Amino acid sequence: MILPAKHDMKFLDLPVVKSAEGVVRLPGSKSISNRILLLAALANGVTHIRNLLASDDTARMLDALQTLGVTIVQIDGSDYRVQGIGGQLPLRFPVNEADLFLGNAGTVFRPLTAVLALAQGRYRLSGTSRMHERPIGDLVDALRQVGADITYLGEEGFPPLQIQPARIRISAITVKGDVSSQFLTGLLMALPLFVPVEGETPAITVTGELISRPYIELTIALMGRFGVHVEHEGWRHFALPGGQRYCSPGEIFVEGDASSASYFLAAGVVGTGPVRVEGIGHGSLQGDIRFAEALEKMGACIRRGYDWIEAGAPESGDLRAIDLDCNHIPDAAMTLAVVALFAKGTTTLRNIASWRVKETDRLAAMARELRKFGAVVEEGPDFLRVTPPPDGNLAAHAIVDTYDDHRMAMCFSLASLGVPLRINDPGCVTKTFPDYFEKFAAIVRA
Ligand SMILES: O=C(O)C1=C[C@@H](OP(=O)(O)O)[C@@H](O)[C@H](O)C1
Ligand SMILES: C=C(OP(=O)(O)O)C(=O)O
Repeated sequence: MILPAKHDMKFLDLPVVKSAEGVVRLPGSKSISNRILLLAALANGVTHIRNLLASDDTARMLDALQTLGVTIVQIDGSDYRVQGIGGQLPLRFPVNEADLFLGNAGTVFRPLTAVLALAQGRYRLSGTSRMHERPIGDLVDALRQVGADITYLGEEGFPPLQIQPARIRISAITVKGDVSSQFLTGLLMALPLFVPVEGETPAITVTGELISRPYIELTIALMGRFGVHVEHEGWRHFALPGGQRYCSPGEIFVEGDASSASYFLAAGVVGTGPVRVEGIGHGSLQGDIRFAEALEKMGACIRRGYDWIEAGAPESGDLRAIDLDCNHIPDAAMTLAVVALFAKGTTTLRNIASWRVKETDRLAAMARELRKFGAVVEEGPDFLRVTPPPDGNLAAHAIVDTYDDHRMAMCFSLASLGVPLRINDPGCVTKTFPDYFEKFAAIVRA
């Protein structure tokens, strides 16, 4: 019996479990929830959002928008009604001076910085101490090109930030794409907020590699649902022709979280299965849906429908190690690192340098914790190589540190399909999945 993780629990002891089987209804996607909340706030009209994720990251977006004077009403459970402020340009929120605490939510901090830089108010944006170590300089540099008045209140290049009213002009914006795609997401979401100027089209050019591209596809797809169509050439040059504005789609449903799905799918593969997740499938917008393909490469049995995915152990019985470029699935790739403990051979996850600037330095943290299970781990600047212990005998009773990183806690719960372990600070899962351990307990069998 696994006890649910309460916010203040110091640790959670997970007994060894033999198998995982069952059906999990996924919580709403974090990336979609926060994008839709912001788009609904900026749109003309009322948006009824269904299946919004309830978690710390979405609470930060809800709080921030309400502090800015946006009317948001919780109708029932995960259903919300947002009264958009769209209409006049330049953009003005009802509250033009505020201190906003944005936690450690990248999907709140980066897009809100871009939008508020154009909003003609005085705003101070801060977050957790870790958020103040996560870079934002590339986004601030890009916004300064259009005249935004942004000051670093701490270290240059990092939050907290002070934003002041400024004369914003339309000009071609250049942004670096190799640290976080959230900078480009923020700029794209802000494009319809430029006051139209005859003959000028707001446009963005990305320099350097564009990482985590599926999140840009998600941004563009959701902007489309709010009536704004971004043109792009080769994922380098993005433009918004014709003075388009956001307008509410009326009602919008948040599909299940594909990154959260990865833990259950992996449990199905490591623990005989099948485990079915409901809420994502063929029709999904999220890039992390492709995690299932990585499991297939390892030999897993995967079945998919429009709104579900099911995962089971390989027919041969053995999971194969893989060598994979994971740039397109940066969050779900962490789950692969723990699945690698159960595979035959050495698994290499490549092109994941962005792990270093997320909730923690995930490359260092993952390497350190995997070694506690007896794995041989090589931590490169942008890759991780994991070789399980000989004969697959994982070290029992490891005490896993989670570094205030929800994904560290969720990933390592999978190790209980081999050995008993302790997870420190399990409550950190509230960032995206408050009842994760209850859902995990419901599918595992002793
Ligand atoms: O835009 C988004 O919703 C996200 C983009 C990704 O970040 P990076 O672009 O920094 O890789 C991802 O890791 C994060 O959890 C959510
Ligand atoms: C990187 C993550 O979050 P954020 O939106 O804060 O970047 C994550 O959820 O794994």
